[in-house]
Amino acid sequence: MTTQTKPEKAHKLTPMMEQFLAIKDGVGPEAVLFYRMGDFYELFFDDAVRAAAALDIALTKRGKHLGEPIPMCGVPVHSSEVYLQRLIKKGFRVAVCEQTESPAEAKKRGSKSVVRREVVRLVTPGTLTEDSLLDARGSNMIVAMSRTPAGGHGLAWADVSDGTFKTVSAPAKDVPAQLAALSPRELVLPEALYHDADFMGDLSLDGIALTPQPETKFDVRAGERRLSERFKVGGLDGLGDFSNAEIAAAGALLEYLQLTQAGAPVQLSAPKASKTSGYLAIDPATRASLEIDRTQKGSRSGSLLSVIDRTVTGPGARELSVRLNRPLLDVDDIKARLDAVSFFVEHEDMRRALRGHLRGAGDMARAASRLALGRGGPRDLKTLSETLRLGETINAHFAQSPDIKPPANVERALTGISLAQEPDIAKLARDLGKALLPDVPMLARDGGFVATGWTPEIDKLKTLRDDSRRLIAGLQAEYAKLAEVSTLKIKHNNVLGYFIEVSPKHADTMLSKGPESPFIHKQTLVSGVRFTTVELADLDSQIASAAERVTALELEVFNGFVERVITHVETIRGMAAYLAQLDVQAGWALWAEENRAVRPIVNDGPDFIIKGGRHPVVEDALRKSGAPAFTANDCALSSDANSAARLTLITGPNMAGKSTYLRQNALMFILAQAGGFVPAASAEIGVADRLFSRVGASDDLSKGRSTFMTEMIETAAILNQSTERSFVILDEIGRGTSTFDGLSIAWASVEHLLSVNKSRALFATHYHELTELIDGLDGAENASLRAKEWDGDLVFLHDVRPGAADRSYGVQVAKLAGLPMAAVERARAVLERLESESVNSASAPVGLPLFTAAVTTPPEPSALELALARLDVDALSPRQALDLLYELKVKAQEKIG
Ligand SMILES: Nc1ncnc2c1ncn2[C@@H]1O[C@H](COP(=O)(O)OP(=O)(O)OP(=O)(O)O)[C@@H](O)[C@H]1O
Repeated sequence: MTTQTKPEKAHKLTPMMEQFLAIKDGVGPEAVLFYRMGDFYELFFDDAVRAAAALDIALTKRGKHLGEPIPMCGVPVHSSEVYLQRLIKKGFRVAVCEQTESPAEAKKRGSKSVVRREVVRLVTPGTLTEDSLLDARGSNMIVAMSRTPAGGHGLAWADVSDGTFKTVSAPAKDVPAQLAALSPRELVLPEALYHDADFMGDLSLDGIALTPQPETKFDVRAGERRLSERFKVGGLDGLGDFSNAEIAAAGALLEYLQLTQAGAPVQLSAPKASKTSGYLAIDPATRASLEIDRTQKGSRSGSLLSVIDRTVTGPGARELSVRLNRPLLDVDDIKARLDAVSFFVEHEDMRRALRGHLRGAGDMARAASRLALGRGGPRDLKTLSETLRLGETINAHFAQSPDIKPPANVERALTGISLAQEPDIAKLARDLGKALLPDVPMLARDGGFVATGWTPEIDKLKTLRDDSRRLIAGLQAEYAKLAEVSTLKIKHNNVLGYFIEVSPKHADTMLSKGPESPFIHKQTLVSGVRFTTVELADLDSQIASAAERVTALELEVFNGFVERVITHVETIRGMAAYLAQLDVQAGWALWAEENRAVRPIVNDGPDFIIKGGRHPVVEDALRKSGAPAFTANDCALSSDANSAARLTLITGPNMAGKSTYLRQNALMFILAQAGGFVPAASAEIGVADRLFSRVGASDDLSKGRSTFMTEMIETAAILNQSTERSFVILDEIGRGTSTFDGLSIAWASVEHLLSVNKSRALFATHYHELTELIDGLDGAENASLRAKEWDGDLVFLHDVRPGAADRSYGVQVAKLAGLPMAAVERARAVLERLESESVNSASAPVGLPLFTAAVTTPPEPSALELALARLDVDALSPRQALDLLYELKVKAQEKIG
């Protein structure tokens, strides 16, 4: 497990270094060790070298090991979270090693004893809980994946920060889609899978930390035992219906999480099995191209999620992301969600009030998980206190309008957040409200968070402390008179406590007071001389011990509350989930209102009929840039090809809006099946089981695939898997190869989709030959996006019309893009010639193979090209080469005119 060099016997190690090496040995080379030394976490050897570079902090040296200086760097404990965050972001894992006894305790075991230390936690990207390390609006999923000998795959996922724990079984072909839907930060998997290049090649693993584990960790029996013990059930049947693959994955995940918590119990809800069949399947390529929760470049802003997100809480934003990533299939479930959004569209007052209240809600699930893990603080209690009581406030608001009957979905959430059925939690919320001060510190050990009136002893001690402070304030005047030094001051610092200070010129007066004097000398500094008195020392120690006792009592109060939170953690998580749902429903309603979105008619039928549909992200971008408004477009498809075509072929100039149109219709399915309103004038959507897209070509060099290969793999997946219930968008397939090949592939794909897959499909192409094919095929039709030439310039109309486009306007677009005029003019001339040749040519396979001609009949070489081709470059001297260059330039200029 480790590559740490073992010290040779001949070299004597310091006891501390010996301890460090032993701990580092246990941690292994994969994680850097934060070794606690007083107020710093120190890093040594390779860890120090790597971390110093990653954090851009100074690398120093300390002592020697095997004759070599030991590289070292350190980070202060109080700001360690910032450094942790940076390291985790850069893909590091960090083992945090704390001192588990005080130096005084260590001394008792012998003067040379080293303070005991233990690794208390392994921080990995998928196991974060700190607010500062987490994205408030994004989940932090860790996934474990297993493969059984029979070839079944199991996925188990958890969000340690809020306690989610779920599993699913999936056939190998669905694993990439499942994993992409979860978009985890970390993936735990058996070594065999990790080394299976074919399998791994299909997963999209960008930004995911991979954690291979030995096969034995995925043993089904061991997993079953582990899960039963942790969740205190006789057998797993009590928790749900899990496959062996799910048990193996869940067991391995639990074990790994336990390892990262250094043995402390993992605070997760009992696992729930979910069904793959319940969700709209979206493979990773489609997910990426539709930019659902992040853009292709990886940012949240510019994604579908960022544009429609009107939630006011972090948990609400996370819930919206889950819904968009896993849209539903069940029509009744979808309608139930839609009912809730409709309700908040219709009842604007309710929506506004609810959102107002939700603004005051904290991240209850994360706060409760942190407290349960022993990493919480008074602020987490405060979050619970305020957010739990919010449930009552919201219910009270709804109760004011008894005539308004919320739909079942909203009603369930309201009951869920009400404390009426939960007397223990209601009491907990009330008690927290009374016990905590309005402003509380982050850490319990800092004290100062228990309100007056909660613990009589704390109040008494505080009075004692305050009285003593008042007495001390009174003493200053008394001592000044007694010492006859009017500038005498009583001050305080952490080392001396309270003391009397006079300037050096008065020191003698004070010191010469004789045996009667109450002043006892303590310290002489350049700036002043310090004294104490018996009375002052007494008061000082009273204050100090009262403060110590108050802190201890406050900690007791804190721990008592933590115990109560742990007892109810499941219910608290449930309430947090209901609040998040309400936030999503109300937020979606607001977005719908702002964007004229409508409730879609969702059914199990074959139709997809959109009137006046818009692309929410492109529309948003146009609005922000002040560009002309988005042009809405209809779309009508039907898999039984009765009420509408099954497949529509879209042609039109470059930049006309073909890709936008394709994507906007795919997004309609996602939004509607996620249970939300859609940006259209009206929409009828027969639920899709899978979404497929082949949009835009990109290389996947990391997997050794060229652009064309990637495109063909994605097309193959579509033709092999798409069903009558699927929705397919294909953008310019076949573009990455020679025109005849490309056209043939596009042609065959259209036919296959129409007659074999029978999916609803939109197919954008520049192969105008295909438009003639479509005319002869049942169930298919042509549509096009228009553009007009105006004064030699191109104007895009962006509207979709029946029928094929007559031309591509590629040359005009090239002009728009800023190609040099000379090149544009030349292209125009070549195009004219090619078009006239093609019209006369009988050899073309069908119609007008616009680009075929371009490829197969290259234009005549120009004089310049001929001159260059004939040139023997090696025979030229540098001078001749330069002269030639001038000559060629003159010729070129003559030609351009
Ligand atoms: N319906 C629309 N209303 C207004 N503007 C639109 C519309 N559709 C697209 N656009 C604008 O046109 C730009 C180009 O759209 P899009 O990429 O969809 O064109 P395209 O036809 O697929 O082009 P190409 O063939 O070059 O890939 C968009 O970025 C957007 O600004």
